[in-house]
Amino acid sequence: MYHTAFLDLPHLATASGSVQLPGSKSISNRVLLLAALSQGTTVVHDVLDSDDTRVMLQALQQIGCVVEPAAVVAGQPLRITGIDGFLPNNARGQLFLGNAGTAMRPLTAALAVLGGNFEMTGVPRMYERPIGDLVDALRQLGCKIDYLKDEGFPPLKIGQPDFSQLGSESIKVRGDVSSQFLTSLLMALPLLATEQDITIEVIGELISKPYIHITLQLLARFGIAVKNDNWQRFTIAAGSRYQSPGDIHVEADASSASYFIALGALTTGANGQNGINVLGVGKDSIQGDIRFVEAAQAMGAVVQSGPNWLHISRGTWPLKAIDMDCNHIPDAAMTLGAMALFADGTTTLRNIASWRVKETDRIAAMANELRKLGATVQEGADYIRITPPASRSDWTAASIHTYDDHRIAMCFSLAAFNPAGLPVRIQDPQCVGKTFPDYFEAFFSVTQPSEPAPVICIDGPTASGKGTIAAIVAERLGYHLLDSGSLYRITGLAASRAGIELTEANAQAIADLVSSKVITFLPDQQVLLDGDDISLDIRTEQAGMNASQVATFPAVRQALLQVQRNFCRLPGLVGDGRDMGTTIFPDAPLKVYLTASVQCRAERRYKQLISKGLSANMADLIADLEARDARDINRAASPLKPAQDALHWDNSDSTIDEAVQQVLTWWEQRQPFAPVA
Ligand SMILES: Nc1ncnc2c1ncn2[C@@H]1O[C@H](COP(=O)(O)OP(=O)(O)OP(=O)(O)O)[C@@H](O)[C@H]1O
Ligand SMILES: Nc1ccn([C@H]2C[C@H](O)[C@@H](COP(=O)(O)O)O2)c(=O)n1
Repeated sequence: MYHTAFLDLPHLATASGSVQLPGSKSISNRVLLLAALSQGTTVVHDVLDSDDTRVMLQALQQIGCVVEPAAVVAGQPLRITGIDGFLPNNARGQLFLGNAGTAMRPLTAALAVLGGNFEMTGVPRMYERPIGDLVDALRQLGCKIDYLKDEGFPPLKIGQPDFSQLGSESIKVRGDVSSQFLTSLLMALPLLATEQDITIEVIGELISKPYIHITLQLLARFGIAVKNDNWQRFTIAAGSRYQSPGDIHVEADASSASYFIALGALTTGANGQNGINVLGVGKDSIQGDIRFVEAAQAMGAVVQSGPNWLHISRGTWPLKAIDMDCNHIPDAAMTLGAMALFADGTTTLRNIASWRVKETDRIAAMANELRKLGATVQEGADYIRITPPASRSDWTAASIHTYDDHRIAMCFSLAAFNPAGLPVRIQDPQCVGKTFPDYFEAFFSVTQPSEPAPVICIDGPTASGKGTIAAIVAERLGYHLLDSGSLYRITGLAASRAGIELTEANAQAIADLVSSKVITFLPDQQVLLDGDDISLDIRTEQAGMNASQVATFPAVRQALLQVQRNFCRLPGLVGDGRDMGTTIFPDAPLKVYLTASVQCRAERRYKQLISKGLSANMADLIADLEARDARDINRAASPLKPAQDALHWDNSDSTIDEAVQQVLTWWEQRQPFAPVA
C-alpha cells in the first residue's frame, strides 16, 4: 500500500494481464460477525485484510470471540470461535469502528440485542453517517441505545435491553436510506427469535436489494432461514440459532472488480496481449455489484465470464454514453462516472441518493473531481450527469482530492488513460486501504505508460548524500529506488570472493560472473547475493574502492546497463549513482548533481561507518575519498560528471531535510498540477 501524501500516475497508454482481487468487504464483515455469533468454530478463507475488516476483527475479540490468528495473515484462514448467542458476563468496553459502516451498523444491532455495555465510536466522518432509523427500529424492540453526540448519528452507548414488552407486531425499518439497516436487523434478530417468529417490515422503497440478497444467502449458510415476502416483509422463524458452517470461503470483491472491468473496456493491450483477466469473481457471484458487468457492456465493454473469472476487452470506442438507474449497483456505479469521461456524449447515473451518505458525499465529490479534469457535470439530489471534456485540449492535469474515500481514489486512477497525455495525481492514496490495500500495485501490474516511467537522477561524488536523499525522495513519491553504486559494490565483492583479480584483463570474466548471479534487493537496504546476506560486506570502504575499480571496466558497465534500466517501472524511479543522468537515463525529466566539500563528506562517512560498527579514521577516509573521486572522474567509461541539463546542489551546509525539500521542489516545478488551494 502507498503511504505517500499523493501518488502521481504518469499518463498511461495500454493495459493487459491478470489481476487477482482481494476478498469482498461486504461478505468478509458479514461472515466475521455471523461466525462470531455462532456456536462452534468457523474457518474463514480469503478474508479481506483492510481497514474495515481490521476494526471488525478487533471488536469481535473485545466482545469475547476467539480469533486465530488475531489478524488476517496472507494465505492463512482465520479460525473464529463464536459466542453462541450470549455475551460473556459483564461484557463492556469501547469499540472503535473507524469509518466502517459494515461494522458499525450490524454490531450496534447485535450488541443492542445481546445486551452488553458498549460505546460504539469511530472517525469523525462516521459521526456524520446516519444510524437513526436503525436505532429507532431497535428501540421498538426494547433495546437501550443512547446517542453520545448528535441525535441520529454515532457515537452510541448501548445498554441492557428490556424485551418484556416484545409482542408479535412486526419491527419497522426504513429501507430507503441504507440497506445496511435492514441487513443489521436481519443479522441481529435471529438472536431474539428463539421462541417466536420475528418479522421485519420495510417502510419505503428498499434500496440496494442485492446487498440484502448477500445477507440472506449468508444467513442461510449459518443456519438461519428467513422468509422474504417481496422484499417488504422478512420473517425469521422461531427456534433460530446460529450454527457455524465449518469452512466458508469469501469470494473476491465485485465492486473492486469494477475498476479492472472498466480498465479492460477503456484500453487496448500491448505486445499482442489483449484485455484484462479478473480472477476471484465471476458470473456465479452472490454480490449485486457483479451486475456492473452489464453496465460496462452497455457502455461498450466486451466481457467473457466463468464461475469465478472475467475477461474484459475494449469493444465500442469511444464508449457509449448511457442513462441508467444505478440503484442496484450503488458502489460500482461510481466507476461508471469515471468511464463517462471516455464516452461519446452525456452519461446520466440515476437513483444514487445513497451516495450522499457514504464515506463522503459521493455525488458532490465525483462532481468536483470530474470537473477538475475538464468534464461538465450537473448534480442533483439523487443523480449525476457527466459530459466528457469536448476535446483533448479541454482535459486538465488534475490533483484529485479523495475525501478519505477509497472508491474515489480507485475510480480516478482510470483518468490516467486520458487522450491528452496528462498525468493524474491521487491525493492520500492510502485511503484504498478500506477495501483494496494493494489497489495501485495491482493497477500498475497491468498498465503501461505512454512514455517510460519518470526518473529522477541524483548523481554526485562519494558520500555527497546521494543515497540518503534519493531514498527519502523515493519514499515521499512512492517511487522505486535504484542504488546503482551497490551493483558495482556487489560486482567487486563477487569477483573478490571468486578469487578473480580486479584487473582490466579480467573485465569480461567479472562481467560474466555478475551476470550469472542472483541479486535480491530487500527492504531496509538488505541485499542478497545468491541468497547470501551481503548487506554489510558491501558497505566497507574497501568494497567502495573495489567497486570504483570494477566500475572502470566497460564490459562490467555494459553488463549492468539493462539491469539498471529495468528498475524503471511504474509509478517512477529515483536513481542514485555517477552516470544516472549521463548514460543510464539520459531522458530523465529531472537530473540533480549533488556535491559537498571533501572535508564534509569525509566527516559524514566517518560518522556513518562508526555508527555501523565499522572502523574508520579521518586521514585515511579523506585520502580514500580523493582517490575514489579521481578514479570515478577520470575513467574513460561513463565518468562521474554532471549531465548537461543537471541542476547542481552543494549540500555541505544544508541538512538532509533541506536537500530533500530542494529536490522535491524541483520535481514539483516540473509537474503540470495546479498547486493545492
Ligand atoms: N545534507 C546532509 N547533512 C548531513 N549528513 C548528511 C547529509 N546528506 C547525507 N548525510 C549523511 O552522510 C552519509 C553519507 O551519505 P550517503 O551514503 O547518502 O552518500 P552517498 O553519496 O550515497 O555515498 P556513496 O556514493 O558512497 O554511496 C550518511 O550517513 C548520511 O546520513
Ligand atoms: N552509477 C554508478 C554508481 C557507482 N559507480 C561506482 C563508482 C563508485 O565509487 C562505486 C561505489 O559507488 P557508491 O556505492 O559509493 O555510490 O561504484 C559507478 O561507476 N557508477
